[in-house]
Amino acid sequence: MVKNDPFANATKQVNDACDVLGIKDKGIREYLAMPNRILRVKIPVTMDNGKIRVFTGFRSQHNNDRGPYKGGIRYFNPEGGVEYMEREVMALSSWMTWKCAIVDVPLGGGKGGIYVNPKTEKLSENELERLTRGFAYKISEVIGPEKDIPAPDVYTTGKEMTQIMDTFSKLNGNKYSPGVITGKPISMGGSLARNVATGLGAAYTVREAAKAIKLNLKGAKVVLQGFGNASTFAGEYLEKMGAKVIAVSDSKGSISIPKGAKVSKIIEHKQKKGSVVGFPGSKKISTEELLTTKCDVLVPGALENQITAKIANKLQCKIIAEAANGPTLPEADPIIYKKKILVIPDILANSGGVCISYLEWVQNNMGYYWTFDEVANKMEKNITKGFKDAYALSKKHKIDMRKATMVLAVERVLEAFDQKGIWP
Ligand SMILES: NC(=O)C1=CN([C@@H]2O[C@H](COP(=O)(O)OP(=O)(O)OC[C@H]3O[C@@H](n4cnc5c(N)ncnc54)[C@H](O)[C@@H]3O)[C@@H](O)[C@H]2O)C=CC1
Ligand SMILES: O=C(O)CCC(=O)C(=O)O
Repeated sequence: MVKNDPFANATKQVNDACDVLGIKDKGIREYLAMPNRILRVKIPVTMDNGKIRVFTGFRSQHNNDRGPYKGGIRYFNPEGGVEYMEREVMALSSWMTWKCAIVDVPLGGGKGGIYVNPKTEKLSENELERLTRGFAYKISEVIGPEKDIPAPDVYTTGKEMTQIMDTFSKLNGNKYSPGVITGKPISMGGSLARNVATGLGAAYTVREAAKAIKLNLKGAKVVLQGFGNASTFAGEYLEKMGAKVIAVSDSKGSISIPKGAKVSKIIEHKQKKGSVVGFPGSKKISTEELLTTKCDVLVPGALENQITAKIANKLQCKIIAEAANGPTLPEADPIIYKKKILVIPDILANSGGVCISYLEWVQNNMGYYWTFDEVANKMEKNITKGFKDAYALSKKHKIDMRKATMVLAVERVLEAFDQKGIWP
């Protein structure tokens, strides 16, 4: 048993959706909840000092009824250890299934990672490359452009995506296979706008949510938890819509900037000092203070299990845009709903990333590339439709947005499952 088991949370969300849909059949519920396959691999790496270190990696393939498995690869060392990480990737792969369904991209759900923290463990570039290629080798049998297409996630970047693509191509008789992975640099067959996609998509969903509750984004106050790919671009695009960032955090701490600050200035500071902490004019605060800051839009954009019941009771925001996966515990959802805070659940708020990953894969498959605007506009259509569908359903059935998005997503996956049936 792991504490705060994310897979138990993901399963609860599936069951909640089944309750709304009147699905009582235990077999169907189990089919929807459980991953199709979980691969756990041992990755031996020769470290720079000549010693061998063995790492553990995972790939969880949740559901491929609507298309090939799709989802990121993270390099992280969650507090609960390797066993927690296995449950974490299982949950994350489940959320990928529902995410692809709610924004209607024809892909399924997968997720993977290695239990390692490249930042705090200070692996050299060579060690990291050997680890990445070793992992790619170990999962090479289960991934592929028509099977399972990984992407970046926490502490992985275009560099690791390139190394995985290159390893996979070499293992397949040097067949150029850009479609095996997304989030690649542009020079490696990546898509324009993928780098900003998760944050941009989150900003689009906030714009729709703000319209729905008649909140003017001009001058709206934004709090960002995490200061990586998802949250910085969410902050930058919200800024472009007129909002102002007044508190941020990273793994080293949280700060409040009462007067607000340009995201680009905070990025500059982090690049120089290694953290957002110490930003001129800011005050160090606790994680709880960050999350419960009085603001208009709270963007939890780092890790799961951040908004507990205790935090939920103290929240002072109008919209929560879950740029991270699984930031809210199930115990907090009813409290937040009662407080009339509009939650844009993770599977919708951060789906811009997978939307543009899908478009990257499409471009790789056809060998023809679109402009930034073409890609961003396609994503905007999918994500705003996803928001509107879910919002309408939440109002119709008087359910929270998490249940509403899950209901729509589960329905779409079940439709595909019903068409195919079980074989053999
Ligand atoms: N990169 C992508 O395209 C997508 C990412 N996501 C989700 O967004 C979240 C963040 O991922 P990325 O931005 O890609 O990762 P990243 O590696 O670019 O950034 C992670 C950030 O989280 C911060 N962080 C780590 N531990 C923290 C803690 N305890 N408190 C506060 N901040 C902490 C780090 O300092 C860093 O700023 C994850 O939940 C990920 O699954 C979701 C969809 C797509
Ligand atoms: O871009 C992708 O394929 C998936 C990104 C991801 O891991 C996520 O949306 O959580």
